[in-house]
Amino acid sequence: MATDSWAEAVDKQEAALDSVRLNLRNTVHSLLSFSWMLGWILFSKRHFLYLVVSEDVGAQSLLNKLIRNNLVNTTNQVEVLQKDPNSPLYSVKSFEELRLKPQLLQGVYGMGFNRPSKIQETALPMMLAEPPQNLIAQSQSGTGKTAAFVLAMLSHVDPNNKYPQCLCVSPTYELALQTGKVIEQMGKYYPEVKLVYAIRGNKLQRGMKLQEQIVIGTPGTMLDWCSKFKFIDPKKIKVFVLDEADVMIATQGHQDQSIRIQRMLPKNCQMLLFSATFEESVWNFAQRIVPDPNIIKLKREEETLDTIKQYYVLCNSKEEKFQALSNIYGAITIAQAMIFCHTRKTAGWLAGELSREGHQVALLSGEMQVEQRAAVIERFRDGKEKVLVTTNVCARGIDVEQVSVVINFDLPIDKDGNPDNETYLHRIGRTGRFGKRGLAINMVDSKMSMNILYRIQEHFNKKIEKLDTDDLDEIEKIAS
Ligand SMILES: Nc1ncnc2c1ncn2[C@@H]1O[C@H](COP(=O)(O)OP(=O)(O)OP(=O)(O)O)[C@@H](O)[C@H]1O
Repeated sequence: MATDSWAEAVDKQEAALDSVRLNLRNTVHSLLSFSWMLGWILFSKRHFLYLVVSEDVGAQSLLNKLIRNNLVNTTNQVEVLQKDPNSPLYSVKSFEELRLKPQLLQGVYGMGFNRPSKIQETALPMMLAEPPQNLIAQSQSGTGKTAAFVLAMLSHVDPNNKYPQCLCVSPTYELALQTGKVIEQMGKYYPEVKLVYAIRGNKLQRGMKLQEQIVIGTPGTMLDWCSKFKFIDPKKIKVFVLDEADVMIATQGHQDQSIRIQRMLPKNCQMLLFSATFEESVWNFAQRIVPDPNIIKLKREEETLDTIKQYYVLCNSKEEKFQALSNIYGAITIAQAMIFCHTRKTAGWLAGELSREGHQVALLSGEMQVEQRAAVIERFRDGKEKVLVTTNVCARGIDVEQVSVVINFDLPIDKDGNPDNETYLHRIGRTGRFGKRGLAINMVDSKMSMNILYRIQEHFNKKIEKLDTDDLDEIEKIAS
């Protein structure tokens, strides 16, 4: 996705001090690392920015997970590259075909899964095969990767053996907890299998040996537990999962720590790696972690503007834009809307104005901690708030499929002031034939933004109709 670095710069200037304070708090949990970090900032500003950015990638991934409550549908075919091209390729259309333990099948159905997702159809037979097969799988967030490897881990452990048999590393503490939740849900009817979190803050007594069969955590703590503290005997591990590889490599040190863990595992340990994207750096890392891999890739469904009705509203100021918005809200029923602003200052102002008018507004803002942002998204997803006001920087990468009305209070532009077409498409686009009809309203308040709008229109070759928000009848028509 294009980098809205100009807005990012504006926001950074607006709250540079805040940002330093909060990013420190978010990223560094102990006093020790706090002082290390402080030294690091003084040492290299460039590295500090890198760390802030990498933390954002992890946050984005978490927020995406939270905003979604079901599977992303896709019509694209899975591409498979087998380690041994002569071995038959199995794919399943039902969970029964996998001959899962009854407790696990019950867990799967208990989660409301009726049939395997596209990626699960091919990945599950490979992961559950005997002898175990290694796998690198890439598909966009929400396509069922986590559920797949959780099922594989639960299938492979022997609950009679009271020691760790599966390790799963996640790039952040929050992502590890999310995966843990899935293990708990899916293993609900298999209580003999126990789980423990290798995350900072989970302090164990020196000399102890873990009895839990599955360990999930972040690479640093996992490595310490395997090598320094020896809570885990890496030689007894049967399955090693590396989740969110693209997020993992964005954080300094995680890559090396993951490789060091992998090197301690036995040769016959099954290695599984998952990623939402697959740039070259991810691919290079994946190959170092997973020897002789089978590879599964699922292309992302193309977004289109075909099912979207697009309008623009002419205004002279932000106050007029707000008035236009009020008129729209007065005329049509909007179940849930997402409103994008260029800076967090405008977003804050707009959220205030809307809530003064009695709207239930959620504000997603850059200075919030990840947990706060997650809570806002969860409330919005659960329908507790009807309007989500955000900046692009904050919402970058977040999929908002279920929101049918998107309002660009400010049009997306890049750092040079050119239209950011990619962001426009991602904000309002819908995927293929699964896309519901959507409505996009663009607020235009200057000659410059009119010009941006024309260029967006030209780029997509799709007309953006003018809407007169003083004419109630006209507004009502757009909802029909
Ligand atoms: N076979 C299935 N049938 C129905 N729902 C499913 C199935 N598999 C997974 N889901 C649900 O779909 C959503 C996305 O699945 P999952 O989290 O496994 O995807 P993912 O590819 O790992 O995404 P992310 O990278 O964001 O973690 C979850 O709510 C999950 O419970």
